[in-house]
Amino acid sequence: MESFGARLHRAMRERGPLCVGIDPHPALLAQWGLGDDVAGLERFARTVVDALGDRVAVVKPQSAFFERFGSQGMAVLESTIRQLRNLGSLVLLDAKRGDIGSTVRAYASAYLDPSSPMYVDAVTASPFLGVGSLAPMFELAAEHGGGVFVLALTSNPEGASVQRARSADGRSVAQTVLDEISQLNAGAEPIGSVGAVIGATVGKTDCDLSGVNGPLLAPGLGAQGATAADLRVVFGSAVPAVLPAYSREVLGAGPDPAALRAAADRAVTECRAVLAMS
Ligand SMILES: O=C(O)c1cc(=O)[nH]c(=O)n1[C@@H]1O[C@H](COP(=O)(O)O)[C@@H](O)[C@H]1O
Repeated sequence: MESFGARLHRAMRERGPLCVGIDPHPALLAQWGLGDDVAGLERFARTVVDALGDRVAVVKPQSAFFERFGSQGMAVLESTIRQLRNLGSLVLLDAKRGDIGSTVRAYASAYLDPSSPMYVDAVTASPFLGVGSLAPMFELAAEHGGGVFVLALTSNPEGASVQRARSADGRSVAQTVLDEISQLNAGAEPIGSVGAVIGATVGKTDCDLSGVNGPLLAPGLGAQGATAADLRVVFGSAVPAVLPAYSREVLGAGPDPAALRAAADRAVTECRAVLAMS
């Protein structure tokens, strides 16, 4: 079974370093002339899948915008995941799940077990109940060639109060998360399957990223104010591992498929220029 890290490494080489989110905000549904209902949700998701599913390396559905429509919304999410996988993009479900280990096992089964209707290539997870609490996710991901992206320095301003706080040994909480990820990825080639999430908005991280050996998801570009140039400020010499993530900036160009593709192409071109400068 090829690891998620290896599959992502290849996808980023073939399709460019870009992750586009499917975030059906009510404002975006309205902007696209769609109702704030399941039919609008389905049309929105399908439009993004058809426009980008065969050309971007990773697509990142935001679970919350599907969950808000209950079981019908989840049915749309399941079919969106299937459609994306059929078109060859890697699916990273943004759910930021975290719980105690025995419960996390159920979350791991929901997203990382091939027999699940919501089986995805990777999922985001919150380490703030302890990175070790996510062990069932890491285990199931390793078993089935999946990936887990662990939050470290999130793009929201409130994150710093927790993530930059100092642990007993003087390291920031974010650094303790990154160091545990480094251990999980030790020795993996060409890159590990446990990623970290570091917002492109956070400025200097004061973190040592040199040992992570995993993909670095960088949300916060565009709508949250970060630019591709910020990637060098935030990631420094770690930029080759960066997977830039855009949602509203690209989705705002819709619903015309050609406009969506042009927006994605612009994003990947901008990011490639910066990442290649490493
Ligand atoms: O895990 C994420 O994707 C994520 C982490 C983070 O630190 N910040 C962040 O904005 N995100 C997600 O990225 C999406 C927002 O992207 P934009 O619309 O491009 O700002 C939302 O789905 C967020 O939940």
